[in-house]
Amino acid sequence: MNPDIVKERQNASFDVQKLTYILDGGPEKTKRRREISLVLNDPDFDEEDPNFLSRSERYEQAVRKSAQMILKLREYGISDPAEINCYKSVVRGNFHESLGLHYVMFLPTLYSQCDQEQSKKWLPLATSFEVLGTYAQTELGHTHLRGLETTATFDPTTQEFVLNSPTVTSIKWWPGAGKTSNHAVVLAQLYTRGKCHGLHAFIVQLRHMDTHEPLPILVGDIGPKFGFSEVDNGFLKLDHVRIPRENMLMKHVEPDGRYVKPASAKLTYGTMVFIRSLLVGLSALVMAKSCTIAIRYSAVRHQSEIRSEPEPQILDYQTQQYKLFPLLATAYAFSFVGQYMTETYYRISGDINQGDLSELPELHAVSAGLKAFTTWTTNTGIEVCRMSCGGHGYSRSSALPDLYAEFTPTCTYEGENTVMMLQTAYLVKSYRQAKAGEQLRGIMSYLNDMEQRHVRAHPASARPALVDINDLSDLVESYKLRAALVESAAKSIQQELQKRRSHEDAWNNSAIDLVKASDAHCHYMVVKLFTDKLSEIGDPDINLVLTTLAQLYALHGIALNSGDFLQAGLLTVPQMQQIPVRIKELLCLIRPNAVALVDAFDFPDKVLSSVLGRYDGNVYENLFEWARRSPLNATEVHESFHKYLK
Ligand SMILES: CCCCCCCCCC/C=C\CCCC(=O)SCCNC(=O)CCNC(=O)[C@H](O)C(C)(C)COP(=O)(O)OP(=O)(O)OC[C@H]1O[C@@H](n2cnc3c(N)ncnc32)[C@H](O)[C@@H]1OP(=O)(O)O
Ligand SMILES: Cc1cc2nc3c(=O)[nH]c(=O)nc-3n(C[C@H](O)[C@H](O)[C@H](O)COP(=O)(O)OP(=O)(O)OC[C@H]3O[C@@H](n4cnc5c(N)ncnc54)[C@H](O)[C@@H]3O)c2cc1C
Repeated sequence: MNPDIVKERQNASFDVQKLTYILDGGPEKTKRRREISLVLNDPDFDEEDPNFLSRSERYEQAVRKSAQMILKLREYGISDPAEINCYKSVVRGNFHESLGLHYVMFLPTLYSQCDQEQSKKWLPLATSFEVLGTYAQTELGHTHLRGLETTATFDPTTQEFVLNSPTVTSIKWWPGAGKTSNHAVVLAQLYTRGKCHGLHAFIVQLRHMDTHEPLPILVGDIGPKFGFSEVDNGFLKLDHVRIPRENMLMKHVEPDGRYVKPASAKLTYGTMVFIRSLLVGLSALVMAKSCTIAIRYSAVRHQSEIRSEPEPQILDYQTQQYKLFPLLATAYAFSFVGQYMTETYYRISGDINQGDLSELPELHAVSAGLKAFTTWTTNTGIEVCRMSCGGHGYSRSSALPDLYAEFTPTCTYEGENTVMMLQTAYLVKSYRQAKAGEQLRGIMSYLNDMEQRHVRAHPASARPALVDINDLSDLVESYKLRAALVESAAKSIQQELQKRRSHEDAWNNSAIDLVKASDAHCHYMVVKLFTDKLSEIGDPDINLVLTTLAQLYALHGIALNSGDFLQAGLLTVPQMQQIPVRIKELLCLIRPNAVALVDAFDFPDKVLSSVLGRYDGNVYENLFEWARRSPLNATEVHESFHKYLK
């Protein structure tokens, strides 16, 4: 064990194990997660570092691992969805798998949209993996749902739907598992009796069940990408492909072609809401991994000098702390927000299953906004962590390049982030309702007292300062008032309308304000949820260290967005000047606990897969060892010498 890292652990002021329990949701859950993690010792999961393999080898290795995972899940009798998720995220490490979409989109779509008869037919096939599914929605030319071109036309004479991609732009593009899957949930515009009824989901068989040969359908892999090398993102062109009427999910077409309206057309989009909710938790996980790597490495790396003494640990440099500790605070904040998002998703979808759709718009808005907010922040954060590791952060052995390449598409898939932030219609609607005197409930209730607060551009000197920067509840309050930026967005729309612009143009001309309002709303939610969580934590040592992190998270956010807070008169200029001073104090308070705080995330070394983030801190000898395994070192003289240089 590296002596620096040993010393760091001795300095901790709290019980790391107890903090792990809080993050997992209780000691039982930690115990179970650790039991599941023992699978990492299984030699069947031994594999070559994917960084040393070609794309085709990576795909093959990933498929082998996926198949092994399925067999082991059966062998160990793991069937609880949360446990399957935990098991898979342990085994998968930092990479995705081509069968991932079967689990996260195909199966959930079947569970939520099959009727009884369909469940009886499809679920046994899909849960036994005879049917391997993908989710084919996006097209070469479009992702906007109303703009999708693939059609499903009902033919009452044969009781079939005819699926067709009429143009190049209508070819399905990006769905994972182009080579792996034999079925797809295809999203297509439904036509019956000559009328279009919008987007609906259909189960389409793509390949022969025994030979895996494609049916008369063009299907394949779209080629190498920025990352996702294990995943065969695919294309799919349907040329008048016929499927039985029973393959339409939720069965909205009667045998005579009559269309039966669903309770809400948006239920078809349910799987996206599910994944967006999951991505909040994934952001927390990846932020936590990146911080673990960068902070452990910074504790063992020594460089240059502060005083004329031996080289200090780079974690002692104030600038290094300023790079990493706000991200550490973010990882904790997002962990609690991830827990909230999962609970909220299951609570509201439970109500939806009982026929109560009243909270569906809020679930959509919150999951879309928090997905965008947390993935954007994490995306930037991983890169900061990588750079904070200097040159070694650029080596694939650090895992940080892979974490970035695998994570960055979360800002794009399941709804491009700007587009998701623009789903703020809900915020603007709520604002208008509150302004009309309606009492809002839940997370939007802060808009109720807007009329009294009138948060908008004012000279700071004209307002009393509301905030004690050392008081977390005051900071939450000021984020809440800043979130009232939605007022500016609503006003911008109003002004545009007054210029006789159409509603659509008024919306587009206010889009920057709308995205800002959405961002401020999400930021408020994160600060509030982090602060609320503190009241549940009884252990005084842990409460103290997490309060320090929450303060850092809140103040750092204010420093980054100081213009908003000053403009709204929520803080005075002298207070704004105090914030960097307080931030520096908080960095010093966090410093002795930094390694313990990342240890509490409890990532086994095999899950981190990072030489820099090793628990024992023995970085250098293992970097050397890793490099020697590079395929270029397989021979002392590379064949290129004989071919070209000699
Ligand atoms: C630790 C956990 C690990 C978990 C790991 C998970 C990792 C996953 C790895 C998998 C890898 C990759 C998977 C990627 C899969 C995909 O990307 S699938 C494709 C996803 N595509 C999209 O997301 C498309 C984005 N676009 C849209 O959703 C819509 O076009 C958009 C919402 C932008 C607009 O919707 P439209 O219906 O076309 O248009 P509008 O008329 O504007 O909307 C009408 C009203 O409906 C409301 N709405 C929209 N969506 C929903 C919804 N989902 N639920 C409820 N309500 C919705 C919208 O707000 C409008 O409301 P209003 O009329 O204003 O009241
Ligand atoms: C790794 C990966 C895996 C994927 N897996 C799947 C899958 O399994 N199944 C599937 O169906 N799809 C999948 N996708 C596709 C993914 O869902 C889409 O790429 C995503 O929804 C974004 O759509 P787009 O690519 O059309 O981007 P675009 O919408 O074309 O975005 C391009 C730019 O235009 C801007 N823009 C677009 N519309 C607006 C607007 N209304 N207002 C303001 N700005 C706008 C965006 O902000 C962005 O800057 C995957 C994508 C990736 C990268």
